[in-house]
Amino acid sequence: MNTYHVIGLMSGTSLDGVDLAYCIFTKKNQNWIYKIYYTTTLPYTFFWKQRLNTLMDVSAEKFILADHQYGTYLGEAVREFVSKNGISPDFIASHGHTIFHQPSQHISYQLGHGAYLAAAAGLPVVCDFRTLDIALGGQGAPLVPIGDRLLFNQYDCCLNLGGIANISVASPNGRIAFDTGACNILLNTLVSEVDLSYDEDGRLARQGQVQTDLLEQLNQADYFSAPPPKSLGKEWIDAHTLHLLLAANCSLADKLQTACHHIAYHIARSIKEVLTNTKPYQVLATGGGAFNTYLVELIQRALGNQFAVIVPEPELVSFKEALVFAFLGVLRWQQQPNCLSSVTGASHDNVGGAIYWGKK
Ligand SMILES: Nc1ncnc2c1ncn2[C@@H]1O[C@H](COP(=O)(O)OP(=O)(O)OP(=O)(O)O)[C@@H](O)[C@H]1O
Ligand SMILES: CC(=O)N[C@H]1[C@@H]2OC[C@@H](O2)[C@@H](O)[C@@H]1O[C@H](C)C(=O)O
Repeated sequence: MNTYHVIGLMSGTSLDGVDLAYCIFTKKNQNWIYKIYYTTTLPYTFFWKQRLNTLMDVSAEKFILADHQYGTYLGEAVREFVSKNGISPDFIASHGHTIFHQPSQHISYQLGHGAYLAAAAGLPVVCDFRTLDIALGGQGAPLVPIGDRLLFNQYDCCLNLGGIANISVASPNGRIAFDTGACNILLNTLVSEVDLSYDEDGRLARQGQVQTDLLEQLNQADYFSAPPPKSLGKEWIDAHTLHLLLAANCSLADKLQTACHHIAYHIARSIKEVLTNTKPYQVLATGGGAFNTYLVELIQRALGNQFAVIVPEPELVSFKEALVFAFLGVLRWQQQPNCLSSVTGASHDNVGGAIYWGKK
């Protein structure tokens, strides 16, 4: 089979909602061509946002129940999306929602059980993309880089400005990609104090002043100077970054401005560490943070003129991860590697993902 009709499902660490993207992938002359047909984001209700945010502290029984119920919730969302758009996907590829990510402890768990999702949607499901890579000694993240290689190779660097930021770059030793630090998780948590879900276009951040002591404290963690492979979980961000920002004695605007400088500094430093020639470079910026014009300005300023930060059309900004997870599903279906060991540090490239057959 050379053409696949797939729904990609992604729930990212910003906790804004579930992204659904119906995509068609065709392989022509060894190259993959993608097209995104229908997309939607289902914003989380207060119930699911609270539940997803507190699941790390509940009993095993409650956790398992939430895993099944969230799988059903995703499956029902797919069923509605399918009927509204009159489409017939071959399968669903679901990332789920990361609750724990501590690869050094061999832990990474994405909520949204594939069996319940498949049962509710009535379609086959590919899910659990990270566990095999972790079992093979890898970070289990980031996984989007294989999509960057096969679908977005025209860019020198792909920058994801999600709840966590990461970069992905082709190098002579294979693709290098890693999380550079927290991103929207910080900004969203700070503005939740004033009942906002995010700082639109970075307007509040723009009004603040950088707090240099706070910035230095934020930049101190060993993670930033550690070599890849490396990846972050929300647990680490809560313990190493967020608590410093929350406890700081300055205005909300100052905290936001300082956080934006912290984010931009580590992104620019990381990109410059891997792209070291003197030629001009193109950086594709996606993830909701690419709508934060203030943050993008800071990143461009920190990178300098040699780098052009390109923000593509809004659909790609918002749905690139859902698109690429749909593509990881295609590779899994074909039994082709979808996790790159040059990125994750696993013992070898691997074919990640479990399949549940929800069709009659
Ligand atoms: N206009 C805007 N101005 C500022 N920030 C924005 C804007 N639009 C979206 N965002 C930010 O983008 C976030 C959503 O981004 P995205 O969906 O890429 O996150 P995610 O899926 O959780 O990412 P990841 O999985 O990579 O952690 C919002 O929560 C908000 O912080
Ligand atoms: C464990 C986990 O869910 N990690 C996410 C998270 O969100 C951004 C960053 O941290 C990245 O490493 C990863 O997601 C993307 C989709 C990835 O695996 O490429």
